[in-house]
Amino acid sequence: MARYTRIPGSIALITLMNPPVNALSAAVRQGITDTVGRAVSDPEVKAVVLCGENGKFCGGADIREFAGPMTGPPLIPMIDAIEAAEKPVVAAIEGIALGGGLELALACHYRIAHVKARLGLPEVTLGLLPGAGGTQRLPRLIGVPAALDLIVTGRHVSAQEALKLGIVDQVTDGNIQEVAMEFAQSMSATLNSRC
Ligand SMILES: CC/C=C\CC(=O)SCCNC(=O)CCNC(=O)[C@H](O)C(C)(C)COP(=O)(O)OP(=O)(O)OC[C@H]1O[C@@H](n2cnc3c(N)ncnc32)[C@H](O)[C@@H]1OP(=O)(O)O
Repeated sequence: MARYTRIPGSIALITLMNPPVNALSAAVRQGITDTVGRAVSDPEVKAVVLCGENGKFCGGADIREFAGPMTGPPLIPMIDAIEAAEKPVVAAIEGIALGGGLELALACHYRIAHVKARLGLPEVTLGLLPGAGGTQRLPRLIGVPAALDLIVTGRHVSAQEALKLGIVDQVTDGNIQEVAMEFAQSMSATLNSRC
């Protein structure tokens, strides 16, 4: 599932909750769909921060659900709805952003990573390709050679390498949620002053 918190001011904080790695189970996909919809339709909300509970952004598809039939909202429309949101969505990446978790972050409009975070598209190690926009959004962001390297090796990169490659916009050693909310607040103030 995903928790929705209205932060005083104009920010909605959406927290993925699915221990141990906040994987994208059916309940989490439903939670993201519902909470992003709620944030977008609330006129008081000007920007959204997406984070994961317990120091982990998201470990990707929930491998515990691979054996059963697909239930809940599909991943691709859920991720596309974030990219299409008319309010800025900031990914606050702590711990891990892997597979569908990185694809989720790639659909956000700004990515801040904690200095100890690791990011990657390890689908190839499971015999899969990144199927939720990673093969499009990553090359657009960092170029084809660098994206192909990550996609075909499945290797994880550090936050610093992700910054150098252009996968994330900012790295912090501070409290990731506070840094992301502060950024989202300033972004929403800038947007308001121009509208
Ligand atoms: C439809 C396709 C859409 C998208 C494609 C994908 O997203 S494919 C999935 C991509 N994600 C992965 O492949 C991540 C695999 N996991 C890891 O690499 C490591 O587990 C991880 C997250 C780096 C953590 O490593 P660590 O050494 O710290 O811990 P450990 O491996 O022992 O894992 C801890 C527990 O977490 C469970 N777990 C890990 N990943 C997932 C996941 N994606 N879904 C569900 N559960 C996951 C792991 O099984 C351990 O559980 P435990 O009960 O403690 O044994």
